[in-house]
Amino acid sequence: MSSQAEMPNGALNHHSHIVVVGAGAMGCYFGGMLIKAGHKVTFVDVNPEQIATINTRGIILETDDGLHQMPATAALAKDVSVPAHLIILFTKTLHTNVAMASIRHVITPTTVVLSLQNGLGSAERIGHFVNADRIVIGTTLVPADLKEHGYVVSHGPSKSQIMDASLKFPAWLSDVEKLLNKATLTTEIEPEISSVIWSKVAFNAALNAICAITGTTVGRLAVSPCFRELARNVVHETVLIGEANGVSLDECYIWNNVEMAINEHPNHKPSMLQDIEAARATEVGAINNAIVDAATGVGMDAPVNRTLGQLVALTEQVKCH
Ligand SMILES: NC(=O)C1=CN([C@@H]2O[C@H](COP(=O)(O)OP(=O)(O)OC[C@H]3O[C@@H](n4cnc5c(N)ncnc54)[C@H](OP(=O)(O)O)[C@@H]3O)[C@@H](O)[C@H]2O)C=CC1
Ligand SMILES: CC(C)(CO)C(=O)C(=O)O
Repeated sequence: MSSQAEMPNGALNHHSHIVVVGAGAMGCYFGGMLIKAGHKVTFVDVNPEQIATINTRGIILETDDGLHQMPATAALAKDVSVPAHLIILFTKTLHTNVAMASIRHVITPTTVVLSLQNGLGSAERIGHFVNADRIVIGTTLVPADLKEHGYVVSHGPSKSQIMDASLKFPAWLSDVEKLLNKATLTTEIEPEISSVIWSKVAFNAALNAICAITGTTVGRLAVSPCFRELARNVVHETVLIGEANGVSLDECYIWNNVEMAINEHPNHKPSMLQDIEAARATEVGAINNAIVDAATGVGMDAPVNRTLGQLVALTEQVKCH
């Protein structure tokens, strides 16, 4: 494996050591696609069974172009010793701090940390461990369902949008974009990243929360007009709050993404629903509740998001205890 010394200025290329932190649905999908494209990837997780299965069976991806199985390496954070050129963080947002602290020893001054986690506040959380000028934030519409440990199902079109958190557009940002696109993880650089993140949080605040509460997929809910009415109210309220926080948002664009998910990803279980089914805490704190906090910060209320946040909390309590 190449050492950091062989990568002047932290340039990212085919020899880079990529550490995927969080070997769940998204981590296995992105990491698996990168291995398939020839990259050296180490998966880090806290679940010993997940680690053992990945080490023995590799990563299995079930996608529109068939079934792919790739040998892979996974470990607990403490057992990874090779410095990371790129860390791709795919834990749930509520585990970001613990995960970043556990992997601190492989972070060098040139390590880039990429987060496509849902919700608000990722750059701030990662910023406790890495300078903003080495953090890449963004969003992804990739739908990933974990069927078994290391086995991910992902169908339908998708794309990711990224930008460095310091908004300086460094040269290596294009390396990250190229690296992902070469692995057919369709990605574009989007300088208006706050708009992108707020647009995605509006989308997740509607779809993820409603699916988690009702226990079903977008495809099944979309037959009811009241689903669209509720989802529209969530998106509208979130847009007003985002704009009051100085973020420019296009409600039609967000709604088109909701319609895209209804039509193209009907059977995907949004990640919040996957959490409820696995009796895990959800990301409602970084999604609906974070929108409520952003509203409070500018003297507004967010009754629709507040109610959905409460319903998700009740659902968690019923299913997870
Ligand atoms: N799934 C999807 O379709 C999409 C998800 N996202 C976002 O991507 C992020 C990841 O989601 P997803 O892949 O679904 O989540 P998963 O729950 O499937 O995977 C997260 C993984 O991280 C592990 N983990 C927990 N704590 C740590 C830690 N301290 N160090 C290392 N690993 C840890 C979890 O283990 P354990 O289960 O034992 O806690 C789990 O294996 C979320 O922010 C989500 O909102 C975005 C777009 C689509
Ligand atoms: C795949 C997508 C876009 C659908 O809600 C998502 O963000 C999630 O599952 O969390």
